[in-house]
Amino acid sequence: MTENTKINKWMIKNGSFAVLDAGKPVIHGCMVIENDRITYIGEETPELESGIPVVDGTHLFFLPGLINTHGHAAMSLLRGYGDDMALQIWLEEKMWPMEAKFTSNDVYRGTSLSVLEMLKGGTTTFLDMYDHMDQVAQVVQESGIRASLMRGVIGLCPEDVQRHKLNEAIQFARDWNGQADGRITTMISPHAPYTCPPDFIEKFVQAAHDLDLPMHTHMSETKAEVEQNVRDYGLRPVAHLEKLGMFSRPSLVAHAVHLNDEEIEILAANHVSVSHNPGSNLKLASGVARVTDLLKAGVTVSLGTDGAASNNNLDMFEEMRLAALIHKGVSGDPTAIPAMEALKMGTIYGAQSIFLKDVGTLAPGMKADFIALNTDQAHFLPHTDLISHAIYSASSKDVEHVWVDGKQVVKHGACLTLDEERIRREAQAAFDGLLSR
Ligand SMILES: CSC[C@H]1O[C@@H](n2cnc3c(O)ncnc32)[C@H](O)[C@@H]1O
Ligand SMILES: [Zn+2]
Repeated sequence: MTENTKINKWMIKNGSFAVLDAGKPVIHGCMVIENDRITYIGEETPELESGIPVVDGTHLFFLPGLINTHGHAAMSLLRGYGDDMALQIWLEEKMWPMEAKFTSNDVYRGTSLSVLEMLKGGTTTFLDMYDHMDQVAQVVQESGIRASLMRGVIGLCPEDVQRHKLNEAIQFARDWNGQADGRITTMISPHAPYTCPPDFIEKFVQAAHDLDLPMHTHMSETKAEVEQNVRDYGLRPVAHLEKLGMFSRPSLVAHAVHLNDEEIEILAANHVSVSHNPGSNLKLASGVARVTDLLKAGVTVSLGTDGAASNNNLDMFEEMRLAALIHKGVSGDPTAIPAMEALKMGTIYGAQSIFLKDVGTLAPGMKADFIALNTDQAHFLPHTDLISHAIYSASSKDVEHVWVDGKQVVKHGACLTLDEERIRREAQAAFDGLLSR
């Protein structure tokens, strides 16, 4: 930093902070932020230069920003367009025909709508796999959110079209990695083993090696998909992707609902992370992922909403709560996924899943990506255990403030970086346009 560079230093006093520490998960005190980083967090108030701005944290509970590790943001335009259907029919009869009509402007509008919802709901980082990704990156730039972006590719098409899509994916990943002041990172992403032939997936693996980037795909979401993989390729999806070399790259797989013990071992041995999407899996009746077994085996399990057309919102508080509840229900064990574990899945494990080292916790040296919940509300009282309240009682509507990279993007529930009224109006117009074409 040169002598002339101005340091933006400020502090929060009298707040409660989730530090995710086993010993003391919540501390009451103070946090100091310098530019895009946290430089101090603790119970003591440090002696600082006079005149630095102070934010009063009374009645606020500060948490690391939530990290949504699987989704398709532009699909918010199709929210409510195909409910109560199983995955394959939903994709083939409802989503894909509409998505074929999406223009880049539709993707811009749908993504803006989703990013608005996510920021206001406390999500500071999201993963997005879609088409027209330049528009998604533009929304990330404008909104101030952080994102892991990738052009997802469905390979059910002639070879020249496959080649064109792969090149687009490579170009996007190369052009945008590290952009938006480092808030954008990229991955390489074949959509799924059932939509990409094996030799095509191998080309993605090669591209990921060439660009030194991680990989992401949908995997083992439904029982039917696993059975089809065995019929077509003689292997279940995990062994199939391992054979194609995907797990030689750092990888994150979405869903992983239908796994046997051997597959869990393969994922653990290859350090493959899983994005658990409980809301979407329940709604599409895909099943319930073996999350406690995955965690026990040492697999990093994070949380995703998937697109708003299969969820039908992008509320990470809901996903954390679902994760904490479902696995108790299916196992009969009330200690399965305690509140702290659910919070970690929504924060620090999310960061690990998308290969970000400096977000996901509140600690000195970490990026200043954090949110503040209003605890002065009936459903937050008494203040017995704020971590418990954040998981079992809270919702996205309790988010009062949001900061990403040290910059405030939501203040008293209003987004500072996006024009909310315009985004709402244009999203409706985009959907009306899709219906009329
Ligand atoms: C190639 S862009 C992404 C592609 O994924 C589709 N999609 C949305 N939700 C799911 C899901 O749960 N499983 C599989 N594929 C999904 C979306 O419609 C896009 O076409
Ligand atoms: Zn998905």
